Formats: sequence, C-alpha cells, structure tokens
Amino acid sequence: MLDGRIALVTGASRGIGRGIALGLAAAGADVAVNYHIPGTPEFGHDNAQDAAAVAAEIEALGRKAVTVEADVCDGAAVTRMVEDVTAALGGLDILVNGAGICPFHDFLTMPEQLWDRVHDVNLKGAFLCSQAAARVMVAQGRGGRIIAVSSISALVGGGMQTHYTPTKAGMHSLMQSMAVSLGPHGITCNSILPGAIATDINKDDWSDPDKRAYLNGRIPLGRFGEPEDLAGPVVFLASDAARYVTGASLLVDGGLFVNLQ
Ligand SMILES: NC(=O)C1=CN([C@@H]2O[C@H](COP(=O)(O)OP(=O)(O)OC[C@H]3O[C@@H](n4cnc5c(N)ncnc54)[C@H](O)[C@@H]3O)[C@@H](O)[C@H]2O)C=CC1
Ligand SMILES: C[C@H](O)[C@@H]1OC(=O)[C@H](O)[C@@H]1O
Repeated sequence: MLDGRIALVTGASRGIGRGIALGLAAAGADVAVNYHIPGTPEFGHDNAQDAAAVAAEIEALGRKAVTVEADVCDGAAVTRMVEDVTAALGGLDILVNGAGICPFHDFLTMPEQLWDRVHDVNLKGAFLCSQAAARVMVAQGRGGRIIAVSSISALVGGGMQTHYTPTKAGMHSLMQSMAVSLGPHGITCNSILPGAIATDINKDDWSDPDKRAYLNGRIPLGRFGEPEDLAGPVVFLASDAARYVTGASLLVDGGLFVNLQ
C-alpha cells in the first residue's frame, strides 16, 4: 500500500511509535526512526540503541531506514531532523507524530514546569514536526500525509492526567485546523486515538493489579492493546485508500470509549 513512500515517525525507538514504524515498513515505506536522548534515561532505556534496533528490523523487511536524534520540542533540532531525513531518504511523504510523555500527577500539586514540559513535548512537538514536514511536502508538490497519535484521552478525562489530556485534545484540534490549511496542497491531516495500550508509559500506573483488572474489564474486545494494533489504522490513513479522509479521528481502543455499562 505504501511502496515508494518515505515516512518519518517521531518517538519511534519503542512502544507505539516503534509498532507504527514497523507497520509502515511492512506496507512498503522507507522509514526514518526519530529518537531523543533525554538528560535522564527513560524507563532504563538506551534510546539510541533501541532506535538502531528498530532500523535494523525495518531493513530486515527490505526497506531503507535511518535513525535521527531530535527533541521534538526543540525547533532547531526538528528543522535539522527533517532536512537530514529528506536528504538521506530522498523526500518525505508521511509524518507520524508519535513522541509523547505522560508522567502521572495529582492536579492540586501539579508543578507549573511539569505542565509546561508535557505541553511542549506532546503539543508543541507535534506542531513543530508537522510544520517542518509540511514545508517539505508543499515544496515537493506531491501532497502528503500527517498523522497525530492523539488519544482516547482527547475525549475523556483522567484525574492524574490534567496536564496530559488537554495536549491530546489539542493535537487532534491541530490536525483539524491543519487539514483546512494544508488541504489545498493535497496534504491530509488526521489523528488516531489509541485507548489503553501496554507500553512503558503506563507501566507504573498499571502496576496496581486492581487498576489493571478494572481497566481490562472495561474493554469490550477483552484485552489491552499492543503497539502493533495501531499499525493498520496508520497504514490506512497514510495510503491512497484514505485519500479523501482529512481532519478525521479514528479511535483504536478495543471499544473502551463506548463502554458506558
Ligand atoms: N500507551 C497508551 O495507552 C497510549 C499512548 N498514547 C500516545 O502514544 C504515544 C507513544 O506512547 P507510548 O508508546 O505509549 O509510550 P512510550 O514511553 O513507550 O514511547 C514514547 C516515545 O516517545 C519518545 N519521546 C519522549 N519525549 C520525546 C521528545 N522530547 N522527543 C522525541 N521523542 C520523545 C520516547 O523516547 C519514546 O520513544 C504518546 O504520544 C502517547 O501519549 C495515546 C493513547 C494511549
Ligand atoms: C498513559 C495512559 O495509561 C494512557 O495514555 C493515554 O493516552 C490513555 O488514555 C491512557 O490513559
């Protein structure tokens, strides 16, 4: 479905980003794997090593891959990343905004710095990457696809996520307005809204067996999602099959959102 396309996936060293990067490659795209080296290692990971392993998996699928370091909320780093990817792979057709953080925190004691960091990475990061990618796509003149990994949390609240849920609603809103702005250039902009997907981001939260069991019990399809579950929906949105879909959002949550009782 994506033969000859060139994709950049942010936050692709592990989790949902990795699952999407591999899915795009399996569908025929060459893929740039973005990763970031933070001051403090995330969940004990060596992100550079993880990104290299993802690139090796993509190459094993017969596609080209490059790794590219950048903090998505650093404008200069994002500009350089997009230039490097375009030079290395020969263009850019698909951007997936996958990078994100969700350090759970109580509302009443929320530090301003934590609010700012979550907004910077999740929302400003999606803006910076989308703008840099869209500039290349417009200059290429062959359209493009921009997809945000928003969340079911764009639609519902979380008591320990008052800094996070507005960023996910904002990401979807960003895609809607970008769809209007970039439609005349043939660039579609959509969101996927994952539900509860087992990754590092929720490891601590779900270490409570009662919470795990409660959440799992609310999912009509009977299981937490895996990163690979997001690949098909993203491949669809990136493909010609979705050429008339823009400004849309697709829940990928095993039915969690609609399960009131
Ligand atoms: N796991 C879940 O249940 C859900 C996750 N999401 C979203 O999916 C996305 C991926 O999260 P997961 O794979 O679950 O978590 P994860 O922690 O496994 O992956 C997050 C990725 O983002 C990268 N990242 C973090 N800050 C970055 C920065 N400043 N610059 C570049 N990369 C950065 C990390 O290095 C990592 O590769 C996030 O945007 C998250 O909000 C949305 C809905 C549900
Ligand atoms: C990190 C959470 O477990 C996860 O992130 C989301 O966006 C989902 O809404 C879940 O709350």
